[in-house]
Amino acid sequence: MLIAEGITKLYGGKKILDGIHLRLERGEFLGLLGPNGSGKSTLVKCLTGEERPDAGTIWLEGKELFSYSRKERAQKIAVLPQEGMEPVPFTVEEVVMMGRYPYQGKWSWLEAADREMVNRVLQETGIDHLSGRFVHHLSGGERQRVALAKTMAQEPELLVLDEPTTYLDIRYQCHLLELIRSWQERKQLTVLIILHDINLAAQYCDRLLLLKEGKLVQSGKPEEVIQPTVIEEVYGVKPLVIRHPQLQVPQILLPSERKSVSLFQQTKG
Ligand SMILES: Nc1ncnc2c1ncn2[C@@H]1O[C@H](COP(=O)(O)OP(=O)(O)OP(=O)(O)O)[C@@H](O)[C@H]1O
Repeated sequence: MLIAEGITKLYGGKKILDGIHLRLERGEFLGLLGPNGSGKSTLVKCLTGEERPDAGTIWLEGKELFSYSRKERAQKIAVLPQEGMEPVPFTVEEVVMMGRYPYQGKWSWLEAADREMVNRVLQETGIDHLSGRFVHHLSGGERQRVALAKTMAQEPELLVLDEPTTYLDIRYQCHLLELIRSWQERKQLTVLIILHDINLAAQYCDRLLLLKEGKLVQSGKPEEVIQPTVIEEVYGVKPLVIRHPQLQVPQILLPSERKSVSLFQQTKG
């Protein structure tokens, strides 16, 4: 689906990305992890065409990314930002309709088929009851679902998400990722997702990339990447790694500086 070769990006003369090579297969769910400031968002901006790299080439379905027009790119790639939907004074239905714009001619109107698809998407994301409400009156979690519905209406082949769960409680986090997972399985969607939550990444991603100081330091299946020594090298924190009892994927527990107190000591004390 997408190949990046030698992506380098500088801001103010400082190298933020340093010769990144990556390959995104059609239909895969790829997670991008790394500490604050390691270059994840910058990499995603380069891969979606929002920023031009200073060196390197990006191929989208065999064609150089910047040879696509903005509209052609929007038919292939949709981006869901961290903050989801801005609190704009439009109704939910209007905003989701905007997802169809990449398919409109300059003067054409939405067709019946566009409206049908918007209704379907509103149902699939569980926000059809909100369709007449103004987006700026909704909660953060509801706005995030509206943003997802808008990207679904865009019918992309590649969905890129930059920390979409940051402002969501655990119920909405699961709900959002389950929705994306089922959409990916139904439509062979390719997903590239930045996540800070290593446990969620292990649960949902087929493969993980680990970025440190603008370089790709590890890539592989969750069990290959989520290892105490690898995490310590990248984050400077050595976690305990256990297995998820249902999914068998690795999950981390953060170490504690405090000594554990045994029950015996507690009762004696
Ligand atoms: N437009 C810009 N101009 C100058 N420096 C920038 C710009 N965008 C990002 N940077 C710098 O590039 C570095 C990487 O930023 P980036 O946002 O890509 O990291 P990140 O891994 O996504 O971080 P976080 O996890 O904190 O969101 C940071 O030092 C940041 O200050």
